[in-house]
Amino acid sequence: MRRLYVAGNWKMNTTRTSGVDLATAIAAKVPAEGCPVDVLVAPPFPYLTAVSDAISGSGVKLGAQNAYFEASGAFTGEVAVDMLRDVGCDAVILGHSERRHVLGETDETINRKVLASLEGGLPVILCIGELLEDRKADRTEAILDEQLTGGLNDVSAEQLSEIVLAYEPVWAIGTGETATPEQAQAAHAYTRDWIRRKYGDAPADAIRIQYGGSVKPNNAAELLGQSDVDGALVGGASLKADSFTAIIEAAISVAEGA
Ligand SMILES: O=C[C@H](O)COP(=O)(O)O
Repeated sequence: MRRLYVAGNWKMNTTRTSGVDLATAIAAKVPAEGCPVDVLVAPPFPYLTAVSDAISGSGVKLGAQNAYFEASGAFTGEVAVDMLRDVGCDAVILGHSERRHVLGETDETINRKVLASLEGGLPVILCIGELLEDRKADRTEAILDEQLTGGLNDVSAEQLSEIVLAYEPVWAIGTGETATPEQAQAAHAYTRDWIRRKYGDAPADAIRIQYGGSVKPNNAAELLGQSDVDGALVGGASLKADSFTAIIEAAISVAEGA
């Protein structure tokens, strides 16, 4: 079984103080050694350093929510991969649906960010997922094809080992409407098959695919119990220590029961 990976995407939430308190509470539940699942928190850029300090000595990893593809220069408002590494980031989330659909990122831009992150030594969580209108029009697989083809363009099999995919049906994000375990499993299996066709068996069997979209303590275990669901990318429920640690505990139970 692949090692489960639970990530909390804080989006544009928390203050410095509440973020540090949240990170401290999560870190208390995730020891540096011996935790059977991977855990990451991705705070807003201004709080990365404070959160890094708060999780220091624990097993919690630090993530960024975006990165730019250029290394330095006149790119007002952007943040380079090296800067993220410099403040202790272990990974970066790229291609999130809010970056695609609210902030206008294209597969081409996302791919440039993926390549820059991998070349800069920063592992990537690459998000993919269809809109409700795509699902209703039976275009879920076509959208996954398009986003995987675009996002992974020029990514080698070796580089793929530094990528985690996150399937996030946009209609389930922040809506309280979760994909059923069967819907999640079907999309994850399709995604893994896509990886198998492009990269072969070993990369397909190894790559982890998180599910995101209204993951909560009461649905986490069932989603994580699906054979191709290897973790969760959690938004709203990652903002409360109780709910996020309950999701981590659900993942630990699934891992230990496997
Ligand atoms: O990155 C996280 C996802 O957008 C899921 O957010 P959510 O758990 O609030 O639905």
